[in-house]
Amino acid sequence: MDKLQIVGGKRLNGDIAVSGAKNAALPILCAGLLTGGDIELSNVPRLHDVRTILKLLEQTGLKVTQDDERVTLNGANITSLEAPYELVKTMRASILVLGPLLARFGEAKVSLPGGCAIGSRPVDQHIKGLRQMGAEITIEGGYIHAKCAKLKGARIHTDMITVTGTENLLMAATLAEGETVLENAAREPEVTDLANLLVAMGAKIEGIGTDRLVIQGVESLHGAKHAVISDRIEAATFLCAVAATGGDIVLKNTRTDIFDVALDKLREMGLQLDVGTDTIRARMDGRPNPVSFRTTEYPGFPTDMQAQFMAVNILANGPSRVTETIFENRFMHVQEMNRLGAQISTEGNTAFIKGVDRLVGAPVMATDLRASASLVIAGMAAEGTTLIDRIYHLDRGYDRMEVKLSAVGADIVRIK
Ligand SMILES: CC(=O)N[C@H]1[C@@H](OP(=O)(O)OP(=O)(O)OC[C@H]2O[C@@H](n3ccc(=O)[nH]c3=O)[C@H](O)[C@@H]2O)O[C@H](CO)[C@@H](O)[C@@H]1O
Ligand SMILES: C=C(OP(=O)(O)O)C(=O)O
Repeated sequence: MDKLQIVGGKRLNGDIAVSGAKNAALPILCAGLLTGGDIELSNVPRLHDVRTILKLLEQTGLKVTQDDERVTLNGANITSLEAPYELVKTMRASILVLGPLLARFGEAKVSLPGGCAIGSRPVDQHIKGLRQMGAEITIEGGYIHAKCAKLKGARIHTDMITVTGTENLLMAATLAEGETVLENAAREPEVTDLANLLVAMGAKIEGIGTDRLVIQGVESLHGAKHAVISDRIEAATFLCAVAATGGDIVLKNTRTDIFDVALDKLREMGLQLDVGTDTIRARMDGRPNPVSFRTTEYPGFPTDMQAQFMAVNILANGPSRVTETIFENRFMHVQEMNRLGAQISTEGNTAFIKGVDRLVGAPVMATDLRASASLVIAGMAAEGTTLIDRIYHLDRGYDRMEVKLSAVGADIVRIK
């Protein structure tokens, strides 16, 4: 199992190119199932999760042609409507094939995703919405089996805001008969990116970017070209890294209009930001200021940035408080950070961080994707050597993070 070895205390200097967003690429690749036309995608990140979804899609008969960050999909010859347990168990986002397969072929059999380290993560809202559109759904032997000759438009109000739930129902609605209204829809930029691709494929969607999506179903969709939106979580991770270590970096291929809350919090931490349209220069000297926040749905503070900001807070010149409201178990990094000398205590869904003036490297264990990224940041700020085990979590969602960070001065190597 690969590990990362980091020798901390190095300032960061130089340019980093941000990759395409994992959370946009995954639903967008599944949208390839909605048409027999060619979907030509660029800026697709080179991630383990992308390889997993492509493997799953190829298994359905979807033709995949890949040239680095360019991927072309063709769904003219789909032969299987099943997402097997072996693939779904490694990546929950596999549930995103359910809506497209059911809408286009009238049937889908998808392994029920289990919970994961950060929470139980049920998919009841995906199922509820598809049932409202007329699908007959049974759950047996660990599989969701959905059938419906033709989905029918419906007014669907999800109990809570769900990102992949909105994406699944949105994709299903594009080929349903009549009008679907998705109330309480997720407004994350990755949902908007998917909606923009669907419109390019011929879908009729109003309210893109709002919490009320109105979709007029069409008979069929056609091929399209699309560039996947830049990854705001990866970008914020690098900005947290420079806030923790100090230095001067420029992020390229980024989108600066989609993460205002995070940028404001980084400024509050003392990071000097020069924001262009697709670049961000970030400079930091001295200890960060503490920032308190609670995670909420977009446009609030993203849960996927919580751990990385905590890695900066642990070194801040004062106390802070972080409340996680989206997932019930997303503080797995706390104990690992405390092993490096951080002083964090938790009470329910709130973490209280004291702020220390030094961390000391130690062996730590990555428990989930963003926890892994936060330990990389903490390790880069710690004195001495930190060894991070189980970094397969990191590879799910970051494109060669250690290569990008060592190119700007970090001392970080992958040990096979
Ligand atoms: C591939 C992808 O895009 N993953 C993102 C997506 O995950 P994902 O789409 O799985 O997260 P959701 O937005 O669905 O989850 C939000 C909350 O709703 C609950 N819930 C959700 C659906 C449902 O049917 N029933 C239910 O109870 C979840 O357990 C969670 O507590 O959004 C999360 C919240 O921004 C991010 O952390 C993930 O990185
Ligand atoms: C939780 C995440 O992803 P996923 O929904 O794929 O588990 C994430 O990207 O931080």
